[in-house]
Amino acid sequence: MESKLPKPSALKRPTAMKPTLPFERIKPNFGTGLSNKSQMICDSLQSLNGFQPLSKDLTNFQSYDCTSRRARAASPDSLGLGSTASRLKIRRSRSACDIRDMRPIKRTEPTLAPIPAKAARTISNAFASASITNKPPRIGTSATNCTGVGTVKRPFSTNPAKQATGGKSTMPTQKNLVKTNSGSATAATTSTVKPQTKRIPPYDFKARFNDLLEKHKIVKERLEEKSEQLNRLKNLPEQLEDTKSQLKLTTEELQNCQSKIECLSKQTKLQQQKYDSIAEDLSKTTAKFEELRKTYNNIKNEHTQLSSEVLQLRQRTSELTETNVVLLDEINVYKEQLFRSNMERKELHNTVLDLRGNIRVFCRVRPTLECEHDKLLCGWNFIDEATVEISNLEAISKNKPNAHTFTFDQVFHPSSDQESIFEMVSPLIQSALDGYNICIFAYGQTGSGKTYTMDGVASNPGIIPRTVELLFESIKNYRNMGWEYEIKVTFLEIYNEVLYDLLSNEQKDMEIRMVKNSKNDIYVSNITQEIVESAGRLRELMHIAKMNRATAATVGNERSSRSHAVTKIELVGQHKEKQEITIGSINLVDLAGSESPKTSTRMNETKNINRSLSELTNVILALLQKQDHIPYRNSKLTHLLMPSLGGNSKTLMFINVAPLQDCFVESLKSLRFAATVNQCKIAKAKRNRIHNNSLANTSGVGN
Ligand SMILES: Nc1ncnc2c1ncn2[C@@H]1O[C@H](COP(=O)(O)OP(=O)(O)OP(=O)(O)O)[C@@H](O)[C@H]1O
Repeated sequence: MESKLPKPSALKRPTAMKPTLPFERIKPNFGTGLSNKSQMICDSLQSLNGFQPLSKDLTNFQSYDCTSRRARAASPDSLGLGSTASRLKIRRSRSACDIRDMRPIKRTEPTLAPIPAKAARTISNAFASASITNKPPRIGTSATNCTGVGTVKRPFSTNPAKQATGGKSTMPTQKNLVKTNSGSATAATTSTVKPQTKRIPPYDFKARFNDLLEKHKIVKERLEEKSEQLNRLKNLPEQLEDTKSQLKLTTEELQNCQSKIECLSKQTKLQQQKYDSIAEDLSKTTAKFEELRKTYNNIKNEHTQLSSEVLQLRQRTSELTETNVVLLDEINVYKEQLFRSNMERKELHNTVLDLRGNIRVFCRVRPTLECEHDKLLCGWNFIDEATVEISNLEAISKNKPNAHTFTFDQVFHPSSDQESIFEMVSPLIQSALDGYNICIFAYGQTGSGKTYTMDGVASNPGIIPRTVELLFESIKNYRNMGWEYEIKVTFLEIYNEVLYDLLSNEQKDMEIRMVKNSKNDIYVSNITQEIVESAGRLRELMHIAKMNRATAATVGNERSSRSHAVTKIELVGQHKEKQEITIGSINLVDLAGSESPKTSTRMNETKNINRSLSELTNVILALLQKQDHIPYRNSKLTHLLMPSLGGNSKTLMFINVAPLQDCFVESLKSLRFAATVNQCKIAKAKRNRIHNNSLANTSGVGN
């Protein structure tokens, strides 16, 4: 069988290529520490050179192995290892291994036949003996090579633990190898007791072959492990690219995150500022809220107090309401009583006036004017308030007593003022409001003071202005009793027996006409009648009428009224509750002054004036004598005064006289006329009263 095997000499060539066999044996003496260091150096180199393909790795592995063997085999003698024969044996024994190591590694499964168990044990023993004796084993160098192979394996990993983990399923790792060495050491320790000297003889090619097969198996496993690692490493660029792209994405995300963080930090700052301002506002609002709450509490307390007061007031109101109802009933009763008493008062008032006479005469002697101080006065003796005595100054000087005594309803001394005179007139004005017709006229010589008595002056108003004031004052009081009044006025002038409208400058035909179905009631056609609602408006109209009245200078008066002026005020009162209407009227007449024809310079005016006054005297005398025919129509004046003189009217005549001796004759005539009028008894005046829309008495209603 051995003859078939190649001769050892034929195996020398590979030995020459590997003179480092002694170093192989020495290597275990450096221990695992040196092996680990070299492994680390290899790992570092591998990591610096990058990953290499497995073939190259294997080449390096082989070259490294061989080089290291070569380096270590540089001075085998220095190790003191034996003779040349031994070296030859060793060379022979290694040559097969080296040859086998230099063969290209096949990746396929080994097809060699299994090593017999005996041969395997022999190899094991050879390894063990080599480890214990620190001598280069004859055949056990393969184990040393295994260790060397194990050290070359390291370049793929610097971490022995990792290496062990990575190659756990395929081949023994460094750790395993170390273990193997340790085990070998243990075995060596054991072999100290029982040394194993078995080795593969150089001729035992079968054992050597098996050994090589074992090595081949180990290397093959390592190759597979490397292949797997290589595959994993091949994927590393892609993984690197992926990682780079991920890194890029991550970087972008990081930048985005940083920009977001910046934005968020800005927003955070803004939000912080907002938060601060809101916190400040909140503190202010809280303070305000506290104030408001205090105010609310105060108001609440006040509200509570007011509520209780309101309750009390409501109770009081209900009580007062009940009382008010009672009082309203009483008021209605009192109103009724007042109305009735007022009616009674009116009746009594007018009864008194009737008793005094429906035509009354007041005599007024005017004072001397400043321009008259050098003139002689008549002898005047004011016996009482109703009796006056006038004497001719010339008769007194001749001792011819000729005193003329006159009695009137009232005699006014020259010192009497306008106010005291009006007090005597005002009851008549009151009667007009009660629905009676009133007529007040002034008769007398020119310059005797008629206009002064009726109109007065601005500083001292007469009867007409005072009548206006009294009317409107009385209307106010009557309104409280339920009466409403309407006042209508007309201003008429009779000049030279012609009628003129003093409120209009138009030329128009005006006639005195009788009211239908009435004996004495008259009205004037085409006259301007104006409704006045205030005393001021009535005064304006009076002023207009005064400006339109004809005046001229006379001997007795620089500004003599040369016409008869009639101011008519119509009063229509209405009581809605009682459905009662009263209609009264006031005729205020300022007659033209009588004048002696001897002294007159305006004869036509004087004739007309004197004639109308004469007709007035005739009417009065006719009434006094109770004649059947009263000549009212003989003059415009008597015709106009017909209702006042002979009808349903209360009439008051002022007889004005001048105090001068020069006026004695005219004054005596006027006084005698007045005395005649005073004797005249006209019909009893009736009240113009309409009740329930039925005309009770419409006498004296104009138009
Ligand atoms: N009681 C008086 N007190 C003061 N002055 C008076 C009084 N009566 C009249 N007079 C003055 O006498 C003058 C004449 O009076 P008045 O004009 O009123 O007379 P008369 O009768 O109207 O005259 P006629 O008829 O011409 O118009 C006026 O200047 C007037 O101011």
